[in-house]
Formats: sequence, C-alpha cells, structure tokens
Amino acid sequence: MKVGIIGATGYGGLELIRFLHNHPEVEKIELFTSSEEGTIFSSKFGHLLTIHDQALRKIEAETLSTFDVVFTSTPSGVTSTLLPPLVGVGPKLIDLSGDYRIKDLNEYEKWYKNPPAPQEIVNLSVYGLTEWNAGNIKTANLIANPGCYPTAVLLSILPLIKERLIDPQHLIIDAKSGVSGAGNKPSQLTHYSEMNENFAIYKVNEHQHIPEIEQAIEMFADARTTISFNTHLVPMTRGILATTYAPVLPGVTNQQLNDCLLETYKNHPFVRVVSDVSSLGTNRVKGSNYCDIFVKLDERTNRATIVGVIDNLVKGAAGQAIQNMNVQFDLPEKTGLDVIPLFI
Ligand SMILES: NC(=O)C1=CN([C@@H]2O[C@H](COP(=O)(O)OP(=O)(O)OC[C@H]3O[C@@H](n4cnc5c(N)ncnc54)[C@H](OP(=O)(O)O)[C@@H]3O)[C@@H](O)[C@H]2O)C=CC1
Ligand SMILES: CC(=O)N[C@@H](CCC(=O)OP(=O)(O)O)C(=O)O
Repeated sequence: MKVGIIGATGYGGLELIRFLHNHPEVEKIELFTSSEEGTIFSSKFGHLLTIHDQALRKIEAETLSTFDVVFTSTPSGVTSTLLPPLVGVGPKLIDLSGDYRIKDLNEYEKWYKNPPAPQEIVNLSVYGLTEWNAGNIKTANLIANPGCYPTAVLLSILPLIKERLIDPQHLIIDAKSGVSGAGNKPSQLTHYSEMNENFAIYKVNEHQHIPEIEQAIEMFADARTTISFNTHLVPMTRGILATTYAPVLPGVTNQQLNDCLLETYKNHPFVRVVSDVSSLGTNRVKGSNYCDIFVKLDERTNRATIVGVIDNLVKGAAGQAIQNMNVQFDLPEKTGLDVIPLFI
C-alpha cells in the first residue's frame, strides 16, 4: 500500500508515521506539507533520523490521486475544501479533523465556526467509530475519524444506552485531557508556565464535540438527547479520561451494566472492560490503541458512573484511523497497531 499523510508535522501526523512504519502492508509513506516543502523530515524531527529522511512534499491533488490511502491530519476548516476533488478518484481518504463528522452543516458552522464542506460530500462520509460502524467503514471512500473525546465517551456509554439500561436524557459527561489534544500550535491555554501545576476547565458548555456525541447516540443507539459535556485540561502530555454520570432505568443492577459492556465488546480487541478500578488510568493505555472502560452502579443515587480512557493521539486519532484503514482493506483490525501501552 502507498500511503500519503497531509499534516505529517502535527501530533496526529507523527503518530500516523509511528504506527504505519511498522504496518506490514504499507510499502511507502509520503509526507505532505502546506508550509515546509522540501524540508528533510528528520532534520525537523530528530527522533526519525535514519527512519524518515525524505523531503516534505507539496500538497497536489494530481500526486495524491495516485495513492491507495491519504490521511489528513489538519486543523478544522482545511479538508472541507482540500478533499472534495479527491473523493472517488482513487485513494481511500481518512480525515482526522472534524470537517466531515457533523451531517447537519448548520450545526457544523455553529460549533466549529468555519464554512462547512459541500453537503453532498458530507453525506458520502462515514463516521469512523470502528467498533460501531465497521460495516459502513469497509466500503467508505471518505472516513470522518471521530474526535478524541467522543471516542472515549461513546465507546463507554453506547452499549448501555442501546440496551436501555441507562436513561439517555440527563447525561452529565465530565472529561479531562492531556495537553497534546490541543495540537502543536502553542497557545495561552497550553503555555507551560500557565498549564503546569494547573487544572483548568475550558470551552464551558461550548465544546465542538457536543453535537458529534449527540449525533452518534442517535445514529448508533437510536436515542435523541441533549448532553451536558465539559472538558478540562490536565498538566500531562497524553490521555483522556471521560466520566459519565447516568441515571439507570428501574431495576437495573451493577451486574447487568457490566455484562452488557462485556458482551458488546467480546470480539473487539481494542476495547477492554476493566472490573478493578485500580487498573484504570491514562498510563494503562498510553501509546496504544486501547480504550479501557469501566462502569459501577451507585445504588444510593441510582446513577451509573461510566468511565472511558484512551490515548487521545492513538485511539483518539491516528490509531483509530489506521484501524479504519485495516477494516477498509480487509485486514485484521490489530494489524500494525498491536503494541503494549507504555505504563511508565
Ligand atoms: N491532537 C489530538 O489529540 C487530536 C486531534 N484531532 C484533530 O486532528 C487534526 C490534527 O490534529 P493535530 O495533529 O493535533 O494538529 P497539529 O496542530 O499538531 O497539526 C496540524 C498540522 O496540519 C498542517 N496544516 C496546518 N494548516 C494547514 C493547511 N492550511 N493545509 C494543510 N495542512 C495544514 C500543519 O502542517 P504543515 O504546516 O506542515 O502543513 C500542522 O502540522 C485536527 O483537526 C484535530 O482537531 C482529532 C483527535 C485527537
Ligand atoms: C486539549 C484540547 O484542546 N483538546 C482539543 C481536542 C479537540 C480536537 O482535537 O479537535 P476536533 O476533534 O474537533 O478536530 C479540544 O478540546 O478542542
């Protein structure tokens, strides 16, 4: 397979390179840039010295059309215009940005504050939550890879909503992320001296992942709902831990909640149902494509505490994108992704 990466110099792009380098079906990886054409990649990223010493290439539709797969890992608002000429002309397109996730263009514009992609192309795109949409991903020409927070949240709550064990109304989702979630562009929020030794809430009630989570709950669990969702920045580099508080339906037991998660994911190698909370944490998934999930009923309040944990750059971005590529090419989902988390 010949693979192109647009946005290779970003955090998502660097993770794509790390995994694709060891992918047995990938013969060639070419890296594209909007700002540094000709730069030798390893001169910018020393950890890739002798591994990727090639020059960054200019983004050109004609060149890209010769590839088998093109990953785009660019800020929102870029692929809405970059990808339409490439749809259906050859390569499978896997977009890590939010530009093709939201089907309602008014909603996209409202939350992302960018002009949307053309409706007919958005209609063609397939939401790449692998464990829930593999049937459609298999034949998709354009995949909208899910956002990092939605991945952690949806994998943990969807089975329980679908099986009508929790009430999808009144969901309260409290999510925390490491700083790499904000990408490589420095900002006041991620400035070391202001972020270190600090714990902050941001985008209060305005996070762009709200419509994506609501849309997916409707799509996969057939429930319309409005969620309370907030995000926090933790002074660490990688990882997301998202906790959802959800009312359980009358008579539902802790055993039923856990059995539902175990049953749903019994044939999905990257989702692990954790029974002992001491085994849960961002360093249990760091650097890997695992999503660890946990549920416990609070019998005092009749609410379930549901937790999803991922590495935002792997299962939340590059790893899930490669998992989707594997599905498209009929390869085992773990191909190229079978690594043990870093832990320490
Ligand atoms: N970081 C994360 O945890 C996650 C990120 N995402 C999403 O994935 C995408 C990439 O994220 P991330 O890697 O963190 O972002 P970064 O900011 O780290 O990197 C984005 C890259 O995009 C390239 N780029 C910038 N502007 C343009 C442009 N106009 N045309 C083409 N390329 C451009 C840049 O490379 P160059 O200048 O070389 O072109 C840059 O290195 C974003 O949409 C993000 O929201 C999704 C899930 C998780
Ligand atoms: C810590 C941090 O800033 N995280 C980013 C992650 C979102 C992201 O990656 O953007 P899209 O998925 O919408 O493309 C944020 O909260 O906006």
